[in-house]
Amino acid sequence: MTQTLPVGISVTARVPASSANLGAGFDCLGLALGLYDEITVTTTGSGLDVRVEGEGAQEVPWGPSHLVVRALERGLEAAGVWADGLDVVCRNVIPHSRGLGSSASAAVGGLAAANGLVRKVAPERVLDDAQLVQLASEFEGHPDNASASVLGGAVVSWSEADAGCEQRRYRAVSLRVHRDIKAVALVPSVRSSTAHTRGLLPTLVPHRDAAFNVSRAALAVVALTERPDLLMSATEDLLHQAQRAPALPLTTKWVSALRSAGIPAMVSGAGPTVLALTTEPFPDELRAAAQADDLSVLALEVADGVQVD
Ligand SMILES: Nc1ncnc2c1ncn2[C@@H]1O[C@H](COP(=O)(O)OP(=O)(O)OP(=O)(O)O)[C@@H](O)[C@H]1O
Ligand SMILES: N[C@@H](CCO)C(=O)O
Repeated sequence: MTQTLPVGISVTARVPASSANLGAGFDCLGLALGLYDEITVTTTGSGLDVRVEGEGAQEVPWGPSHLVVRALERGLEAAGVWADGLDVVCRNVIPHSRGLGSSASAAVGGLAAANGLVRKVAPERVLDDAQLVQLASEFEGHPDNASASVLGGAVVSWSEADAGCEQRRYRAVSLRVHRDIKAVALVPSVRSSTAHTRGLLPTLVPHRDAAFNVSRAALAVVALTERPDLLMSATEDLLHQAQRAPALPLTTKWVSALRSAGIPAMVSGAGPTVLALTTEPFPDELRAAAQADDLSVLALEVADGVQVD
């Protein structure tokens, strides 16, 4: 039976950004990054009121088609809970269409906020992390981003055919990232479309290139958790970065420049952000040169998963 939420209860979800692929782990590795969107939801007597501050405020719809709202409603539905009205305030920091998983964060934030409301009235109906990974991945299509924002740390994600069901089952496990590893994101001011850069990928790849990436992705699990000294080898890739390079010239230039300087760097998700994972301080001269190239240089912690208060 559906349970109706009382009017006047409120929750805030704080959801991290994420970086997908991490070099070799195309469509399966991800990392939660300490750049956060905040979503506050309050139940009301009727209707839907949406306000957006910060990133994308002038672009995203302020109504029922807003990604956060759709995820919020999906989360309530999945838990069997109904709200007569909702007031939704989004304070956005994660840049959109830069390879930092903003759309996954929006989906995870909406679902987590729904879960926070459910917890207040029907704790037995709260969705667990596996359900959040599933629902967020269905929304977003990128479980590598979505599961990082749900679980935090680094993640390995995969999908399985669900017997008797058309929907795939998305699964993920979280890795405890070595404490010395720090992330630095070089974020261009220009955007890139994930759909466009996915379209640059070939349908088939040589077997030897697939084998190369399998070895590096497996190594990445070791490098991220125990052996940061192996990050350079572990982030080598033959499957997606060179193929996307024509659409990402500034990104490609900086991945190459950082790697030449001995810093494990890679395209973050589908780009255009460059992600560096390093145990050393980021060199001042490279920071200044990147800023001169119109890149924002952000030192980011490896984040925990979405939090709800
Ligand atoms: N906080 C948000 N609220 C509403 N819509 C959002 C939000 N964040 C992203 N979106 C939608 O998702 C689009 C960006 O999705 P896209 O997949 O291109 O990039 P991304 O998620 O930022 O990066 P990535 O390459 O890591 O997936 C935005 O243009 C917007 O329509
Ligand atoms: N693994 C996906 C991430 C998109 O955010 C890709 O590289 O297209």
